[in-house]
Amino acid sequence: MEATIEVTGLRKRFGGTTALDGMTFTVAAGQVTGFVGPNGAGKSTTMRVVLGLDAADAGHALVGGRPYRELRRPLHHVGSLLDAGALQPSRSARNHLLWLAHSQGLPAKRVDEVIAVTGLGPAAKRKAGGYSLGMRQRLGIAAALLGDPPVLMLDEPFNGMDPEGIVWMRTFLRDKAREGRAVLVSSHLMSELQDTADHLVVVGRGKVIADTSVAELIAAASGDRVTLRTPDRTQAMTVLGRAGGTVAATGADTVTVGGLTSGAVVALLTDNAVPFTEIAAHRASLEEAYMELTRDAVEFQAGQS
Ligand SMILES: Nc1ncnc2c1ncn2[C@@H]1O[C@H](COP(=O)(O)OP(=O)(O)OP(=O)(O)O)[C@@H](O)[C@H]1O
Repeated sequence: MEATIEVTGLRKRFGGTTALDGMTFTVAAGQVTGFVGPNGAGKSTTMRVVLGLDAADAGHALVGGRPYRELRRPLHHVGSLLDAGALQPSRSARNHLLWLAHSQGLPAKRVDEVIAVTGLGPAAKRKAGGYSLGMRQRLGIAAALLGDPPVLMLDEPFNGMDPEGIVWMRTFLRDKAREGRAVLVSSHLMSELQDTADHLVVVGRGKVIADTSVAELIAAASGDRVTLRTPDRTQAMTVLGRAGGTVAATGADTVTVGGLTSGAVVALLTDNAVPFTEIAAHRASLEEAYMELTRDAVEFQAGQS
């Protein structure tokens, strides 16, 4: 089966609220795709429609080229984590997983494998009702992995995770993508996806604002700004300004240069015998890139109206 999720023109209203307003995107194999946007943007509703838990008013969603309801053994096609709180509290993690595995014709051995992968081992026989949210997330992920599916779809999996859990989750997501799976992960915090997502689908008010690779997004937001440390700030600013750079002093011995590459800055300073001790091309954080992107989206909309 293809490892893809395709969402095309989804529309969904709940009474007077428009949850989805033409949501369209594709999740490719071999990548972690971050699904980001503010609260209420329509991320959970999209995932619920993909899993056939909510019916769309219009549009369609496909997993590996087929609607979810046509998948005969769904756990073998898509693993999902939607609501980590939804557990039978009196059941242990192992029993919960055994019950799920049994319903899909999977052996108990597979349960032990997913318990090991998600680090649930020591707690697997305790009642799930006493689990922290982070442990529940791991249990939800263990369940999602049972059928070894080529597609994973996780709603806010970082919620409630401690720093160690966040590091574990990032590595886990990257590993699953490296294995060739399509991985869709929602979050309303961009910082959670730093060093994790390859691709981003940014949504707002039920539709896609941007669909871009993380590398492109960061490159666009980083611009060609270079920061420089020099004991001769005045001379550096004169030389770089004369060469067409937009130069600003940012400290007693630091300067920011726009409009020149770091290579050009080094060449100009060297040719003019201006001493410098540090030089760095600015790289925007994912958070900064996101702010820049959403600011542009707002301006674009304002410009259109
Ligand atoms: N069952 C429902 N009944 C009524 N309104 C709903 C229902 N489910 C979602 N909504 C509304 O639809 C909109 C989209 O909600 P959704 O949960 O999909 O957003 P989200 O991007 O997942 O947000 P969050 O980051 O808070 O999870 C919101 O305005 C929400 O209040």
